[in-house]
Amino acid sequence: MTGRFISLEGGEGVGKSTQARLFAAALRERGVEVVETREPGGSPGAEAIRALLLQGEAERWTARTEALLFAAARADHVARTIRPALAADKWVVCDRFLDSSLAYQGGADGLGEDLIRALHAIGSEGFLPDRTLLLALPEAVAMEREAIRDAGRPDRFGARDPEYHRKVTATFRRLADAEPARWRIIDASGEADMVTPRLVESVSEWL
Ligand SMILES: Nc1ncnc2c1ncn2[C@@H]1O[C@H](COP(=O)(O)OP(=O)(O)OP(=O)(O)O)[C@@H](O)[C@H]1O
Ligand SMILES: Cc1cn([C@H]2C[C@H](O)[C@@H](COP(=O)(O)O)O2)c(=O)[nH]c1=O
Repeated sequence: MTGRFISLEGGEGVGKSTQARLFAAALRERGVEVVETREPGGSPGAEAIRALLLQGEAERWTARTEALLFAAARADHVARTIRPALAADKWVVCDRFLDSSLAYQGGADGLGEDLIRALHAIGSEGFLPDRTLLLALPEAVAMEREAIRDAGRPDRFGARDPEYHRKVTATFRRLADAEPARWRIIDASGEADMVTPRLVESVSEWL
């Protein structure tokens, strides 16, 4: 079976990590060999950069420094984990990828799409997923899930104000609308095991 690269995207608390796990399990049940991974992270070097990005004071990095760190982590992740898995005809299910940089650094931080794509061209030769699944959930539901999970201790990005996160969500929507061949918008409401079949359906042409 040909390898496929699928990314899951969306704002905080919409269920990406939960669905990445359940989606990978559902694909395995269908005989697909799956590598589950995430960003920032997914290779030893990129996981080290993840700690730099998510821990510490809110003002630890400028937006430009963060964009460079995400692009550097992604370059290592693509070279060491994603490309080798695809070359071995495995599927890669990735919790966030380039589109998170476009939404957070490009959109909410105001760096713009062109700058983020330029960094991605340098770091990862512009490498893109075959399909990107945008998990869509009303803001209030996502915030409630996130608050329960984080128990008052969000990371540097989760701690940003609601207006920042609204810009993230709006940018994801704009990206999805602009590139319908790659993106699918998935209703992420309801019990987790009711959401997973919607993800499977969105890649059914490859199964
Ligand atoms: N369908 C669901 N119904 C209820 N709770 C859910 C559902 N999916 C996930 N959760 C819970 O909501 C919280 C957030 O889910 P998860 O960590 O998967 O989201 P995420 O999109 O990866 O978030 P982030 O980007 O902030 O890391 C977790 O505590 C998870 O157990
Ligand atoms: C890949 C990527 C991530 N971010 C932000 C978004 C999240 O707040 C964190 C990652 O935390 P998660 O619990 O693993 O979702 O990092 C970003 O701003 N830009 C990116 O490219």
